[in-house]
Amino acid sequence: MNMAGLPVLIGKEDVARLLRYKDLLPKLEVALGQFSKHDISEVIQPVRTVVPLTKHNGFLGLMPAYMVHEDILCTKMVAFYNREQGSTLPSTQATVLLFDPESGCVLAVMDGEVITAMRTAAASAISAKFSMPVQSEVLCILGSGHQAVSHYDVFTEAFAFKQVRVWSQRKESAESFASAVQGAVTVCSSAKEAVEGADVIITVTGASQPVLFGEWVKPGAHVAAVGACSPGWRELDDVLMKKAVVYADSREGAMKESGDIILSGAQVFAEIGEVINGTAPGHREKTTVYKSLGMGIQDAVSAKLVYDQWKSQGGDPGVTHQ
Ligand SMILES: NC(=O)C1=CN([C@@H]2O[C@H](COP(=O)(O)OP(=O)(O)OC[C@H]3O[C@@H](n4cnc5c(N)ncnc54)[C@H](O)[C@@H]3O)[C@@H](O)[C@H]2O)C=CC1
Ligand SMILES: O=C([O-])C1=[NH+]CCC1
Repeated sequence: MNMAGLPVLIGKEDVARLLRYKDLLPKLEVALGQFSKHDISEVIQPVRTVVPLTKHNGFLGLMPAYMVHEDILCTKMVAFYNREQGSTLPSTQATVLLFDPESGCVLAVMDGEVITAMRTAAASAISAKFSMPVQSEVLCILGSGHQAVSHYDVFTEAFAFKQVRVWSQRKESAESFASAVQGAVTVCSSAKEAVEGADVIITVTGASQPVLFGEWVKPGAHVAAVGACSPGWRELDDVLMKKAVVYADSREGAMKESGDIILSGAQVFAEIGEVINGTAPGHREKTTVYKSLGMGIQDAVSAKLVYDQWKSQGGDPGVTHQ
């Protein structure tokens, strides 16, 4: 909040400057562990309320969360769509509100695009930390949009892969992705070519039908499945869902929102937070799928980091930030 008593506005460039994986990863890991204790004296986060935008092939998700000990109260509003190929409209748009939990007033209104990209990728990296094969050399990314970039950034920052492969529906998009990111990327002509032999596979597509098939996946590989966040949408086929040990960020969220889980009939073995807490094993030796749907606590932790950084860097109490 600024001196005029108004919420500060923190725009996309400032969020990107203020939020760093080195701060986010440890905080997020603690928060995921806290969430999976399912103790409402620590974390309150209902499964998001989703308003279908059937006319536009999308949804509006409302994602409140309260982290009691840290006293972080936050909500994100995120609209997400299954876009036609060639559409120039964004597939995800988000705004995050950070509150003062005592008074209920809004401290900050932030761009949610960068937060959504970074916290989702950071959570996937945490899933990989606990369940990817010990010797993981080849990273494969299916999709080449916003989440592909954030996943590339955090996975190459946190781990030492020898090769990164990318496949996208349109080869030109995969080529643009490869030239935009920092390190070397092999652009593959088919998803199968990108997947075969990979140790870690990330699916970050707007697909509503499977793009990743179990018969291509090397036994023991880890899959971070980020797209298809609706009960009718798929990214992974039944073969993969049935042969893998399936983890989720939130079991309740996955049972309500994940087409890959609901339509395949696969069981969620554990939440990633249970693995962090040591109450469930991270099966590195088996084929594993981490089904990410996205959670309010991930946004809350990120928004608090952004706001604290904004304040520590002087902010500008008299002016709102765009
Ligand atoms: N689990 C989570 O917490 C979150 C999940 N998401 C989901 O992640 C996915 C990717 O998000 P963004 O990177 O922001 O989207 P984006 O629009 O920037 O990129 C989407 C990518 O998917 C590709 N694609 C679209 N339709 C496809 C199809 N039918 N088959 C194969 N590839 C296809 C596009 O070519 C593009 O490379 C979306 O499904 C989005 O809803 C987004 C935010 C958070
Ligand atoms: O958690 C999130 O922000 C989203 N999950 C699916 C699309 C957006």
